[in-house]
Amino acid sequence: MLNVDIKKRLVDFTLDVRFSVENNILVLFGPSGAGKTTILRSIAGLIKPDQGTISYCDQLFFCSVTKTFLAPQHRRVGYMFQEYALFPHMNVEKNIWYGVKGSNEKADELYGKLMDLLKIETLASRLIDKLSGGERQRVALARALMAQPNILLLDEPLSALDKDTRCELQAELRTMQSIWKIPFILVTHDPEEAKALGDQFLFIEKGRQVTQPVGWEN
Ligand SMILES: Nc1ncnc2c1ncn2[C@@H]1O[C@H](COP(=O)(O)OP(=O)(O)OP(=O)(O)O)[C@@H](O)[C@H]1O
Repeated sequence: MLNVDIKKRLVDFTLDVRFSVENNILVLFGPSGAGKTTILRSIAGLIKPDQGTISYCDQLFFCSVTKTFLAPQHRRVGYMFQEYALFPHMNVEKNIWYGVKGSNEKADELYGKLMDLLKIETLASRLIDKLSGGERQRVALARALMAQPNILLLDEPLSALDKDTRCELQAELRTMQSIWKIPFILVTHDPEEAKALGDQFLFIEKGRQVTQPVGWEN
C-alpha cells in the first residue's frame, strides 16, 4: 500500500493531502492548478514536500521528521507524463527498452507480453513520429511497465486523444492494472474518464481534499 500524508507551500496556497492507495486505480480529480501534478511529483521524488511522510509498503520514500528522502531512481515509480516523453528519433522497440538494464529471458518475455497486450507488435520498428496519438500512448504505457514499477503515475495520459481512442485506451489501462496489480494514480479533468477508471477518488481544490468537486455532476 502507498501512504501519502504531505504538506507543501505553493505559490497561492498550501497543498495539504492525506490518502492511501491499495493495488487499484486512484483518480486525482480537480480543476487546473489544484495541485494534482504536485502530488504526483512528490510521490516520484521530483520535488520535496515541506512536511509529512510518503511510504510504499515498508519502504520510506520521504519523511520530514527523520529527514529521509529516497532518490527517484530508488523508488521504482513509473511516470507517464501529459506529453508522451518518447524519443522521436528511436523506433518503438528501442523506446520501450530504453532504461532497461540488459536483456534476459524474463525481460524478453515481459516485452513480448506488453507488445501483445497493447496490440503494438506490428509497430516495433516504426519511428515514434510515424505513430498516431493512441499508438504513442500505448508505447508510453509499455515503456513505463517495462521498467517493472511498484507504482504507476499517469498525468492526463489520454487527454490528447479523440473520444473513441480514449475509450479503447481506458479499457486497456484497466486491463493492465488488473494484470499488474500495482497502485495506479491517474490525474484527469474529465469526470466521465474519472468515473470510468477510478476505483477510488481524491477530489482536490486549491490543495485541499473536498467531498463535492466542481464539475463532477455535469
Ligand atoms: N515547485 C513549485 N513551487 C511552488 N508552487 C508551485 C510549484 N509547482 C507548481 N506550483 C504551483 O502550484 C499550483 C498547483 O500546480 P499543479 O501543477 O500541481 O496543479 P494541477 O492540479 O496539476 O494543474 P493542471 O491540471 O493544470 O496540470 C499552481 O498554482 C502552480 O503554479
